[in-house]
Parts: sequence; C-alpha cells; structure tokens
Amino acid sequence: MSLRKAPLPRLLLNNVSCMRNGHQILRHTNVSLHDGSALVLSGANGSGKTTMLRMLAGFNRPSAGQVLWNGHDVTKAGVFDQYKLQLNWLSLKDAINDKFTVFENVVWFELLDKKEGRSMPALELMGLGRLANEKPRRLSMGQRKRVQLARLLALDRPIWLLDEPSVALDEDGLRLLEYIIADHRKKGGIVIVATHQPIQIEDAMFLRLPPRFPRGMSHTDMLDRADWIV
Ligand SMILES: Nc1ncnc2c1ncn2[C@@H]1O[C@H](COP(=O)(O)OP(=O)(O)OP(=O)(O)O)[C@@H](O)[C@H]1O
Repeated sequence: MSLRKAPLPRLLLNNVSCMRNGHQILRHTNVSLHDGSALVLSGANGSGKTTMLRMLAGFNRPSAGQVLWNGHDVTKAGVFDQYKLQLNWLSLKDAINDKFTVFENVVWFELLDKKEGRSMPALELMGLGRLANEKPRRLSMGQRKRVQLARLLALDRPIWLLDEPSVALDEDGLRLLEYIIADHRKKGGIVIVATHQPIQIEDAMFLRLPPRFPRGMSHTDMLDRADWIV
C-alpha cells in the first residue's frame, strides 16, 4: 500500500494573527488555499479586509504566524521577490493614468511582463472595445472598474487579490466579474475577494472579520430611534 502525502496548499495562513492600530483583525487563523480555490473576506467598514489583503500580498507582516506560499514565508526577501510576480492586485484606487488611452492603460501592465496580445480581447470582453482609443477621463466609474478588470485579464498572474471589485459595476458588469473569476479558477488560479456585496463564487470559503468597534446599537438602529435625534 502506498501512502500519498496530501499536496501542500499553494497558499496557507498558518496560525495567523494580525493587528492594526491595536485592533485585532485576525486571531490564530488557519486557511488553506489550493489551486482553483476562492476565499471571500467580509466584515464591517474598518474591520480590516484591505489590511488582510495587504498581508496576503506580503506587504504587512502578521503579528503572529505566517503566510506561506508553496511552504515558504512570503515576507522573506528572496521569497517575496518571486511571490509578488504571482499576484494580480485590484484595489479601490484604480491607478488609471488620464494622459494615456484606455488601451495603453491596460497594455502597459502586460508589457511589464514582456507579453502582448491579451489587452484588446480583455477590453472587448469588458465591453470597452470601442473606447480603447479614448482618454479615460471620458469614462464613467463603472467603465473605469471594467478597465481594472481588463487589466486583471491582461496580466497573467495566478493569485488574484481583489479589493471591492464589484463597486460601481452594473448587473452585466457583475456577471462578467463572476464569469472571469470562475474562468480563472477553472485554469487553476486562486481568487481572494474582499467585498460588502454578494458576488456569486461557487464553493468559496468565507471569512468574516470581527467589527472594529463592536457596539450594542448600529448606526441604522440609532437613525430609527426618534428620541435619539435632538
Ligand atoms: N494607512 C493606514 N494607517 C493606519 N491605519 C490604517 C491605515 N489604513 C487603514 N487603517 C486602519 O486599519 C483598520 C482596518 O482598515 P481596512 O482598510 O483594512 O478596513 P476594511 O475592512 O478594508 O474597511 P472598508 O470596508 O471600509 O474598506 C481601520 O481601523 C483603519 O482605520
């Protein structure tokens, strides 16, 4: 009888704790992410979702435990240099340069990886083909978000860290986001999403971060109480 060892997770949160400004965001958390898996981070404003994405990207060190990529601590200098090339980061700041066209704003990222040919199909999939030669200042918020999604597709990286990727997207945009996430996972990619909005992600793991300021009464409760307003 041969005993096969379970494969090492691609990404492992190994007993990780994380603090920000004296606030505990994570306490002794263990999460294994294999190729093709997804993790959804939720929690109130300020609960630490972006902080956790930054930690997963290796920018912030956990206060205890380790984030391991292929078994190696991502904050170690030699590992981080390789690990960062695995990451595709979508942040709330869209980093779109208004001096360049929509196409140039996407192809720039592809060329950094010494590749070519994915940007135009990505823009077309996002419904922006006809705007490719326009300057981004003419784009709506949702269209700017679609440019960010086109970048995700143009840059061929296996681990996606997505901070609020659905903000400003319409129904069609949300379906496209769900489609590209599913497709990326089918190809073995890993997707980690911080979101307040429901995004359909099949068989995703969920991690809800505790609130920054736990309170007995929410702001909505307060607004409902007439005697509270003077
Ligand atoms: N650059 C910073 N320096 C110091 N503290 C910060 C910084 N950025 C965020 N914080 C603090 O870290 C905590 C977590 O913030 P974070 O942005 O990770 O929360 P979040 O869950 O992503 O919030 P939101 O849902 O509003 O996007 C908050 O208390 C915030 O005030």
